[in-house]
Amino acid sequence: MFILKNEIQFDMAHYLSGYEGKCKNIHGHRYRLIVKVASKTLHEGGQLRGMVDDFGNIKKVLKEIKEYFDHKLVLEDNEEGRKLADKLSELPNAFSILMLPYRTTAEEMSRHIYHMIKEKGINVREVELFETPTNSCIYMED
Ligand SMILES: Nc1nc2c(c(=O)[nH]1)N=C([C@H](O)[C@H](O)COP(=O)(O)OP(=O)(O)OP(=O)(O)O)CN2
Ligand SMILES: [Zn+2]
Repeated sequence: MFILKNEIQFDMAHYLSGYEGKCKNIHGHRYRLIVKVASKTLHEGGQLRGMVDDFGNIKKVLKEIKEYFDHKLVLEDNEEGRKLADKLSELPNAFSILMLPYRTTAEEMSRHIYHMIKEKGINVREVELFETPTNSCIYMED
């Protein structure tokens, strides 16, 4: 089995809707995303000969993931999140807000990112998303 590993980091603000504790406040993280791409075999011909995939192809997809989340305020698309987004849109600052249909835990985000990568045709095996230097979630499927 061959496993390629690649990593990106991005900054994102969020809060956990319905959470009691300090994470109910808007706060930010420097997220660290580690992606593993696996294959039992290597390409036998052409540009990808001797490779699982081109590191460049993986890096291109991870760059898109970074751009999707980086420096955004990410809100859950529920009543509370929509109210906050409406309030912020009254201000002259053009805040970059991303509305997502889930609570932005490391678990939900890692599953979302896994599927974003898969949809781009990368044979992703697992993603590990660090929300803090010591807390991470690994998501994989059978
Ligand atoms: N299972 C999960 N638990 C928590 C998540 C999560 O995504 N999945 N997220 C949070 C918060 O977003 C929070 O920012 C991180 O929590 P915490 O462990 O408190 O992180 P800190 O490193 O800031 O903790 P310190 O005690 O201040 O060092 C909460 N839980
Ligand atoms: Zn948090």
